[in-house]
Amino acid sequence: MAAQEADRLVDTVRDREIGVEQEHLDQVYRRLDEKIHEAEFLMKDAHRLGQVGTPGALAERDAQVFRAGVHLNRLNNEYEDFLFGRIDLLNGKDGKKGPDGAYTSIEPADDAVRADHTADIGETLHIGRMGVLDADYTPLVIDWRAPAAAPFYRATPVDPGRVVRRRVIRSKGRRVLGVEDDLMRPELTAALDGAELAVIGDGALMAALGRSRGHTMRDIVSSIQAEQDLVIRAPAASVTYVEGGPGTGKTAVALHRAAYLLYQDRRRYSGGILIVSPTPLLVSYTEGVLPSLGEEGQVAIRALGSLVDGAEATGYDDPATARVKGSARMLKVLRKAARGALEGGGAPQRLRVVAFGRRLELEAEELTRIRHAVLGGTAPVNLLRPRARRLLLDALYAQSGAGSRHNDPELAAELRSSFDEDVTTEDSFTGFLDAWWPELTPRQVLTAMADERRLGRWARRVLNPGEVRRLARSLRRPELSVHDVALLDELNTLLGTPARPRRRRELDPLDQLTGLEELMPVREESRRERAERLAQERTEYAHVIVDEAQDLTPMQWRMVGRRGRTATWTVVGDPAQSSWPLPEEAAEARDEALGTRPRRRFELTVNYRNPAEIAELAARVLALAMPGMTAPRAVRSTGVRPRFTALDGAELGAVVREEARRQLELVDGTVGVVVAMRRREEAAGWLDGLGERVVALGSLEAKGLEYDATVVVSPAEIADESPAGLRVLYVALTRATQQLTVVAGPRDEPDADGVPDLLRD
Ligand SMILES: Nc1ncnc2c1ncn2[C@@H]1O[C@H](COP(=O)(O)OP(=O)(O)OP(=O)(O)O)[C@@H](O)[C@H]1O
Repeated sequence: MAAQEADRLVDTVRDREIGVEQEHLDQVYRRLDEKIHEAEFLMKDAHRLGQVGTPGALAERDAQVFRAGVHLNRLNNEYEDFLFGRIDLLNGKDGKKGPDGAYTSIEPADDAVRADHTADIGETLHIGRMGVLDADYTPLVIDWRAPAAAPFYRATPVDPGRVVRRRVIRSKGRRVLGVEDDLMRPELTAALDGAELAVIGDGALMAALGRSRGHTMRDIVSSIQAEQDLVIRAPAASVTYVEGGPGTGKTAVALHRAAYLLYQDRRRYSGGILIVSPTPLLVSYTEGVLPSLGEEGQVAIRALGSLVDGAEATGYDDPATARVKGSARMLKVLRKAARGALEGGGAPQRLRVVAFGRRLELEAEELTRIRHAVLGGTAPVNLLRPRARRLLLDALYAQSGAGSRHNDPELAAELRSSFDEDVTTEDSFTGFLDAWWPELTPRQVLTAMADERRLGRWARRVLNPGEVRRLARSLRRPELSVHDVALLDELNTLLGTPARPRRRRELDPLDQLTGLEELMPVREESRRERAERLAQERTEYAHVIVDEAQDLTPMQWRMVGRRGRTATWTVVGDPAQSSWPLPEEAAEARDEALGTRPRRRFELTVNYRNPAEIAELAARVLALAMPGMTAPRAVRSTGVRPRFTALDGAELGAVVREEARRQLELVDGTVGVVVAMRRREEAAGWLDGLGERVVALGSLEAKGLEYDATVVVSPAEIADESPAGLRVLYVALTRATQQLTVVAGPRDEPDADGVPDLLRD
């Protein structure tokens, strides 16, 4: 009876608190509606200005349409949780006002807490996705990225500053659904407007972590933790370097940092922010986060296989081939190939022209001499063509004997120029030049490298014969692999692109205002199309964020480095999850890409994804893969232990299907079945017909992703598949948020409980 009474009391307090927040949200939306009307009025007014037609009025119209449109677009966005947080603060010591008009100081005043541990709340701030000021400029909502909002994320019971209560508000559209409170100063009895401060729920973090997962990542804006907030708001100078184990929020933090940087210095980052992601799966998993934070357009998220325009590689090489293609040794091979590809079997062996009425001819030997003289230069091969042309003309002119006819330099120069004109307008000369010094594309050079004999020449003393054979064989396949893309990019630089006269495009004055496309719904552009268009327009960025940085090969670091030569960087990764077998070589390439810029290092230490039961199992593999490395601390425990299943004579596919089906019943969200790369397609067949909630993934594709439940198939196969296999297995075991099943395959040696040898304590 007493318990029921207490429950009812809690419900009453909860309803009252929800009502309080609803009132505030209503006030916010009233204000937003006013702003929407204002923006609409500005748009109409701008239209009228445009009809005046003078250049000044037109320019003003453009600017006004632009501003009003961007504003409208943001206001009209149907946000879930537009307003998501609140902090109740003690009076401050020395209040300094931030850009939102709110105090940024976090130190309580000396007399803020009375001797009997009572205190009054001096200030309440609401935090949301966008700042909203009331008509009298009091802040109704503070943008989560404003300095004043920092205490919402940073305050902890150990270091509470002025914060007494932190509240997360859950709302949908215009309705408040619930509140969750954390007390930062539980020792205090605090009062707000004379009444004791209420505390509801067990905190927002646990509520967020327990939610089931879909196929896209959610923002964590309402529950960013203090150590994560430090990274998100770190000053953008030079390189921000973040390490942390699986599930510590590195990807989430990287995405929120992009939004923070844009907020903090929009002009600087109009140069674009590039987020490099390891796989297209992770790109599509994460690409909704920035729009949910109100940021889109300035940020391009691209997979490593799509960083070069026109290349959209998703396929993987076998580990041994990948190791060759990713190695910095490839640079030497590519340098030789870029130059050697000119001498293909089809290159003409003789040049014949008629000039000044004489037949002139250059033989193979002379042509080879000229080619070598030209290639002695260091410029990119395609940019050496004019020099090749000139040396050919020199040789032909010398043969014609015309040079000795005049002593007068002016006449001699005139004669030479008419000789050149005579020769270069002849089809036999231009045709020869096109065939003898063609403008090479990176694809053509890669194709030339597929010839094992030629590749062997270019790779002499750099690759061994086995590596040459492997590389040539893989390049004979028509489709590009992810690792080929970095080679294409390197070749692009080695070959160079000759300057071409630009075709002038008819410019609409409105085009010049960036961001205007948001206003001009001529054609709906998908998020991916927009990112692609932006990336095509840009080759360099103002800030580069590298996710899963531990996996970049040396050649990929070179490719990414080119896109941020003058950029500031955020690099996030976990050495324990690296699938690249030679970490020192990759570190060297990374340091070259980042240059001598100073670095600020951060470490994330808490695992928000895996329950302790799963993290503990994964830590056993970590101890094998990286002895001495500490696993992050799991923040919650579910009491559900991982499940182990052995084949016991049954077929692997049937057992995996049954386990996946079982998981689908246990969780509401997604199920990921992780297999060795070579079983990818086979595994998709095993799951046929089980529905969209379950997916089959190769071990390398699981990078960065997470599922409510996972089935990890045959740990030994995953571990044996590559030299970095144990680290790849560690990745596979750390993808689940609730349930994990391990199916021992033919190569595992399970004990009586089905636990494979690799996973035993
Ligand atoms: N502060 C937080 N509040 C709520 N959820 C969080 C928080 N931090 C992280 N998460 C959740 O934890 C999960 C792991 O985050 P994320 O994928 O960013 O980790 P990661 O460090 O990149 O992991 P991995 O190295 O395994 O790829 C995600 O579901 C993320 O939403």
